[in-house]
Amino acid sequence: MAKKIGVTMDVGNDGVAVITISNPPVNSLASPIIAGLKEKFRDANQRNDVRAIVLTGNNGRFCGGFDINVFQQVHKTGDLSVMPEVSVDLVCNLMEDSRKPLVAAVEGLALGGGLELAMACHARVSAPKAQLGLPELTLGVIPGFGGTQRLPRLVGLAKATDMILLSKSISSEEGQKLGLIDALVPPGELLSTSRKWALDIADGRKPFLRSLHRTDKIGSLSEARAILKNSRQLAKKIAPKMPQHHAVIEVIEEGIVHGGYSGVLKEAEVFRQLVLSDTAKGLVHVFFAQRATSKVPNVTDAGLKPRPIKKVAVIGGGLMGSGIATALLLSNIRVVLKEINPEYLMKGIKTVEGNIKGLVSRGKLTQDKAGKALSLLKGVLDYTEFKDVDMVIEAVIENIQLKQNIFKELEKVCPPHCILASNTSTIDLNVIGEKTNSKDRIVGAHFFSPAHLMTLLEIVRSENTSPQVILDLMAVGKAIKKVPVVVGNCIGFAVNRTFFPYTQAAHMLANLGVDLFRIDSVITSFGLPLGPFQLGDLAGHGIGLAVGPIYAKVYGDRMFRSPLTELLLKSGRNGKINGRGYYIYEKGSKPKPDPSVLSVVEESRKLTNIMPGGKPISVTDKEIVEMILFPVVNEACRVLDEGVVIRASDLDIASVLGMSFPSYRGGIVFWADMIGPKYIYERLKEMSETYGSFFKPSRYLEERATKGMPLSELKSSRSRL
Ligand SMILES: CCC/C=C/C(=O)SCCNC(=O)CCNC(=O)[C@H](O)C(C)(C)COP(=O)([O-])OP(=O)([O-])OC[C@H]1O[C@@H](n2cnc3c(N)ncnc32)[C@H](O)[C@@H]1OP(=O)([O-])[O-]
Repeated sequence: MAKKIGVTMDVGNDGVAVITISNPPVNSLASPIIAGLKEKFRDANQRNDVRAIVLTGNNGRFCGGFDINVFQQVHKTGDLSVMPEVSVDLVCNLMEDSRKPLVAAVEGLALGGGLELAMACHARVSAPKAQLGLPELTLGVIPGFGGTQRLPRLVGLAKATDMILLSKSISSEEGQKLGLIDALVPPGELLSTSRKWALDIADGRKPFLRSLHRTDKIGSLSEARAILKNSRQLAKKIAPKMPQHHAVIEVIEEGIVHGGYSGVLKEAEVFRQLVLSDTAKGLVHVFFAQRATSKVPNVTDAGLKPRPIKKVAVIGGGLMGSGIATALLLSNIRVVLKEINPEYLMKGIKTVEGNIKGLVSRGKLTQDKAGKALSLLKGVLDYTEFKDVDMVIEAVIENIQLKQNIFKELEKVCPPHCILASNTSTIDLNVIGEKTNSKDRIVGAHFFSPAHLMTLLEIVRSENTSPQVILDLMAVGKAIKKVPVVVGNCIGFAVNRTFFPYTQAAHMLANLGVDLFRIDSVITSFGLPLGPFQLGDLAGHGIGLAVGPIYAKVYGDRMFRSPLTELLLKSGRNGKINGRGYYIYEKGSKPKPDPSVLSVVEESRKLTNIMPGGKPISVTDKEIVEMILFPVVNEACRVLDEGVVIRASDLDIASVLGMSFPSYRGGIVFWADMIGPKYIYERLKEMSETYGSFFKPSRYLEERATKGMPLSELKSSRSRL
């Protein structure tokens, strides 16, 4: 069925014109909608039979904001002329300054440009539980339809800066308390109350308030300056590298000092600068890339429906298992947690309790919800409870034989519809399911640690996994607030495989004489939250040592064999787990670089003996970034070439959510394409000539570089999915 896009106007006998935005699914402000709004407001202002106006959205949603596709179009062409003139022309002149009263009838959501339109109305009536917010900063821009000026005037400066900087939505209930919403009514009464409100304004029974002209909530200049000082500190803390967070405060200040209209003009000017920034390009890409992950060919378009998953068994109560159990419980899914003895089981349950209590103490969960979640957990030592589970997630140690035996057993004790998932991060699914006859229901559910907090869920399918099972796991993933990304089966899957050269390259640099703490600091300045050495400390070096040989078996031709991890463990350093790694970990304080680890690094350098002429190499910070991250891009190319992901943007999302690659750089492939495959290829070639085959450019990268094609453009024939 064709989507009904447009703006309608119905004038009732009461003299109220109801203007309705219709652009499914979220009534975004696409160019025809904006043109339609202008036309209808002009019309309503001119018609003698219209005394007042109500603005609303179709299908229970007011408006999800400006059409983000237009930003993408601007990014592709660099042409700003496709951005319609809205802020002054429509919002100030035709709406706020209209002589006829205008009331917003809000339902579902009013976000970004949607809330900005509502704030230009002379009153706002809302249904309960509507989502209200200005999330533009998450897209690398600032509000551009006057939101930076009107929100502070409606809810007060401190609350407005908080909502804008943190892109935090509020409910219509909170909005009413703050003065953003004038009346809260049941959905069935939304239009009738809004009409009446508009007529009450027209007849002088209610005040005719223009948000931009209000000053009552702004306070004195000195009070405003004190609030903005705090906002600047907040921006510095939460988004030191984001230009939009700093720019928006300047724009708000302009309006405080020189008046709302000046603020609106400055907002438009700054918006136009920011929309072309690399940050906006990266973040807008991430917005669409994340949504694209829910489209899986032959799965989500196959006419299948996800089956209900009500009870899940988790095998293994270690860090991963208890984190997975926590995530399921928090979404009201019953969990059976299985361990091999009472001691381990108690430990697992305590970890789940600790996870949930942690959320309560950080104010992220109410005591009531915590109690409800924990009541859904049952610890067991045998398989009796498995007879009616809908899904099992195995999360035991990475031991092939152990996993094979577990899956063989599961086949016997679980009902035939039950999904058999493994949380393995490395082992081939075909190997795990080798001893079963249930290969179609075996799937990888690779969570990232801590599983109740990290949002990525890598769903790994083998060539035998059925589309129904993949769809079911995608639905569970969404229910537990994860972003599921479906990937193909290979050692390390998409994320760990792409990033295995990350640590290796860092080890090579350290062995070439570069200071390891400098490497970490350069990488964190680039935007990753942890440098490779601190990340190793966090994961525990034992893990690195255990999975190393598995990678070496298949990717041995491009591995740098570093003795550093082994030496580190020999010297009693296993990372954060035992308080010592490259850094020292003490309770209550930040990790401190440990200078005494340098003797271990020295020992490693002696063994590898790769420093040219025995002397440390000299590299710039830029070269460090390239030597660490270009090999990652190179492996990403192989992942793309082998069809491990459906589309390149899936790898972008996986890198952002699984490895915390900076979202404002758009993900690993997007970033590489911004730099250009040719440059990366040439640099890797130089590095491989100087430092060896670890850096040798892949065939895929070479091909893209020579043909001048972006890495993100896939050939469809190679897919493993
Ligand atoms: C000068 C300019 C000043 C103004 C700036 C702004 O307003 S900036 C904007 C400020 N606004 C925001 O930042 C809000 C951004 N949007 C959201 O946060 C969420 O989409 C939601 C909460 C509105 C709905 O969540 P949900 O889980 O129910 O659904 P979902 O997330 O899966 O989306 C469903 C489909 O709708 C699509 N789509 C959605 N919004 C837009 C849009 N604005 N545009 C275009 N498309 C949009 C989305 O791509 C997806 O398409 P697909 O893949 O099916 O083809």
